[in-house]
Amino acid sequence: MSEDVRESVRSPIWELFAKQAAFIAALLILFFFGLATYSYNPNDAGWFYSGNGAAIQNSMGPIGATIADLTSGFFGSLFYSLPPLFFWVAIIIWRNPHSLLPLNNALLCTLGSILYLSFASVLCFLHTVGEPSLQYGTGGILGHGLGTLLYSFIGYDGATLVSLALVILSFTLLAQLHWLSLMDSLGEKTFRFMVFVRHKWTSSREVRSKQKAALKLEIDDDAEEPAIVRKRRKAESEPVENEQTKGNAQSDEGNTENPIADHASLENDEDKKSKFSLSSLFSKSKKVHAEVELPQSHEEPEFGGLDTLSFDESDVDFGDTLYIEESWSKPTDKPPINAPLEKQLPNAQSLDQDDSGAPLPTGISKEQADAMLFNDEPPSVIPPAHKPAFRTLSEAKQLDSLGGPSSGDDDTRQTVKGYSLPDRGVLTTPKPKQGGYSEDELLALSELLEQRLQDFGVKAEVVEVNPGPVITRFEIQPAPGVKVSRITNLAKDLARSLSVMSVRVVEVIAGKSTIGIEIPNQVRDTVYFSEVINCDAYDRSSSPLTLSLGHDISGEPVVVDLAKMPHVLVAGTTGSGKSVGVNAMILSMLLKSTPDEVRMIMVDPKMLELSIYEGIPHLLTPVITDMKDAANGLRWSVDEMERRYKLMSKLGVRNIAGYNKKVRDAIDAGKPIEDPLWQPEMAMFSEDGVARTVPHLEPLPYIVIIVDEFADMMMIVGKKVEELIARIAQKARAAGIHLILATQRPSVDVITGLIKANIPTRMAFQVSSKIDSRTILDQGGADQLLGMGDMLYLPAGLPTPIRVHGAFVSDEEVHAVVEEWKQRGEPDYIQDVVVNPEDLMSGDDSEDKDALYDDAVKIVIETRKASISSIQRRLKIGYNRAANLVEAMEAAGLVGPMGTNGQRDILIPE
Ligand SMILES: Nc1ncnc2c1ncn2[C@@H]1O[C@H](COP(=O)(O)OP(=O)(O)OP(=O)(O)O)[C@@H](O)[C@H]1O
Repeated sequence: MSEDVRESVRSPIWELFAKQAAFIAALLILFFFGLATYSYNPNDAGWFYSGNGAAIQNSMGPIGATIADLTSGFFGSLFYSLPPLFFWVAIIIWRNPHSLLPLNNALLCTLGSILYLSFASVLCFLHTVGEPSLQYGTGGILGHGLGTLLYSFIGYDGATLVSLALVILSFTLLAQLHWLSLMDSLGEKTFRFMVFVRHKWTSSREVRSKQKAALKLEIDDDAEEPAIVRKRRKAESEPVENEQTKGNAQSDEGNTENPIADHASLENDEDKKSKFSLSSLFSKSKKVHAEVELPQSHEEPEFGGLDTLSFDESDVDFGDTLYIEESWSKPTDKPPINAPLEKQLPNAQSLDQDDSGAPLPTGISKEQADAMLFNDEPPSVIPPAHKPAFRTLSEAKQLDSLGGPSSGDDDTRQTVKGYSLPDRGVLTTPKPKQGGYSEDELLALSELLEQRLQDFGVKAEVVEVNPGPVITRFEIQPAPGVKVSRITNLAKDLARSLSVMSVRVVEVIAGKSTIGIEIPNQVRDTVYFSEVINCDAYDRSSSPLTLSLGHDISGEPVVVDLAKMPHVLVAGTTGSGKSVGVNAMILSMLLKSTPDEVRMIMVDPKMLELSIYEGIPHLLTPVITDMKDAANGLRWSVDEMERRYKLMSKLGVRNIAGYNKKVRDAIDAGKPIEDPLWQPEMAMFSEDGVARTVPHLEPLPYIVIIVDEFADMMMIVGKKVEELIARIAQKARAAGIHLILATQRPSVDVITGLIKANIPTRMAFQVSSKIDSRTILDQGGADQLLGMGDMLYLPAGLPTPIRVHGAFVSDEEVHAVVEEWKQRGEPDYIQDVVVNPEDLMSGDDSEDKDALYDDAVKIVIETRKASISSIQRRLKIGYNRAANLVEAMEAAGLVGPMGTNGQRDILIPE
């Protein structure tokens, strides 16, 4: 067998095999592509989008996600039509029996596909709105590029027209259509159909007229004029006739020339017989109308009565014929063709009607319908429906009576403790507000916001607007499927496109499904301290640690309780309003509480922020500026905390409020409680040798430690500070010791995990980056604040912070309040606070370390008694320190060891 012959035998098999393989491969690719397309998820990592770290949702895995991302980005919403398009192209190519690669068909289809994809995407770009799941809009990159190009040359209508024409052409190529032959065949089919309908109608008409004629022949004995025949027939069927009818009949006889009049009279007779209702009268008038109209347009019939009319089809158009049929056949059965819908539908009563009478679909109540209507209304400007949670908490707190120093009104405190509170008149009077946007501006801004969001491919509707003193919050309802993170990521773009300083996106608004967009007002109102202090919530609060921070976004005062926080971390960049915020907190306490209720330790490394308070009676120690003293202050606080815990456990109470209540009750009952921690060697005798009784317990004040820049403390003193802060933060709540820590360095080496874990309440002023915001609040937002006291307040346990516009406190106001307090009393400093007991104990030269050693020796020499309690009292120091001093004197040989009577010999000569 020659080579050629062998080849000719093998060739069809190979060809068949190749064709089969190609078919299966094409099917596989098509299915893969189709599944990848229809399981497209915009959040999957793909070609354009790197994903959000979540698992790929596309059923064809990462490759499918990449393909879908690529095609959706490039072709926009047309990418959904790609699988059927490819399928169609495959069929067209496949059906060509002549060769494996029918180039003609393939070329035509390819050209058609290109034209379709290009210009249909232009139409999508020009005529459809953004789809949130499509990153590059409904037209995709292709539609956007080509559409913009066309638009710049031939305008909007031109681009539409050209694209439409080319899309139609693409269908022609894809479907291998010949439009003229298509029109030909369509025309032919329409014509045939018309002929068929006409034929049907004519034959049915003929049958009916034949039936009627047959019926007439049966009734008529002879071929008289129809009117007379009918009259006779009636006369037969109506044996008794009244005079009037007779008269009518007679006049009818005289009018036999006019068959129409005859027919009308005939009808009148029938009317009388059947007692027609009003509706039948209406039908009758229609008949008369038909009778008058028809003879004008058609030849007068030979016979009277329209039932027997016969006319040529060609003389009558369908409309007229139908009208006659409608009017004559069943006047009351069927409603007219153009009757209202409810008359045509048998169950029309199931349709409700709205006020205007328009029918509503069954099952929709009027309220629902109203709600549907309201959706189309412009956004309403209404005040916030609910008060923020913190106010509720604060109000609830007022019910929670501490019973301790916090209980009782100002007057009681004044008389019992001898202090009066400063006059609030020293505070600056607020200036009148300039107001934010007008109502019209708010409406325009709402529309602009919706438009801008739309520009970024986010469909959303503004549903509520809350104007405030500094910012205005627009609550938007995003379209289903829009992820809130998408809007959050648009914050900067929105600010730029709305030409405002910054925009903050509130991802979650408690109890609502909306998202908040906060836009700064053009004119910003200052929140004065006197406004936020002269409010009900502050006045009614019984806690001595009540803080008035500022106004919330709707202009309501924000009043919180430090005792509940129980510690707060304040952070923000320099110039953001931190110090003013801390001043507002301190003044809140100074205007609410006496030194018997609240004592303070202030740490001010900058030496200018808090030094202003030097000399007020609330201070436990002069304002600390040395960081080592600050660390000692913390150590003292830890000791004091331990002491208070011991006292509380001895008294069987759980917190300082319970302790104070018990102590006060005992004093009021005339049975003061003896100090359970008093030890005999503390002072069996007073300095004059008189045996002393055990001292009585007094109510304990709250202690607030305020650190203006605790980063300095962390840097200078190191890890120990962190540990001390953590210890205080963990336990001090019950002991009534609270921390206010402020820093302008919100970095992780300052706000460490240990500190964050123990200080749950945070106050973030403006920061420069999202990372800083996360360091303070564990979430973004502080980077979008406006500065000058604008802050996010995150109470312990709440997931989302509350935006507060901090009150402005001027230096004059601080001075005025400080002066008021200075006039009311001297500070009663405790020397121990800034001394480190460990230093005193730690070496031979320990006495040199205590500045009070000489004073203590002097007292011993003067009184000739080495009594710890007298040193304690005279030097106003704690027991530990006094005991250390006495021990130091013993070590120095100035006093002898303690004898059995609790006294020491004085070894110093007089
Ligand atoms: N609540 C407020 N209302 C209006 N202006 C304010 C407010 N708070 C602060 N400012 C303005 O911001 C300026 C800076 O405030 P402040 O000194 O408190 O910032 P800071 O964060 O403490 O800065 P630094 O860390 O450098 O001390 C103030 O001088 C004041 O003009």
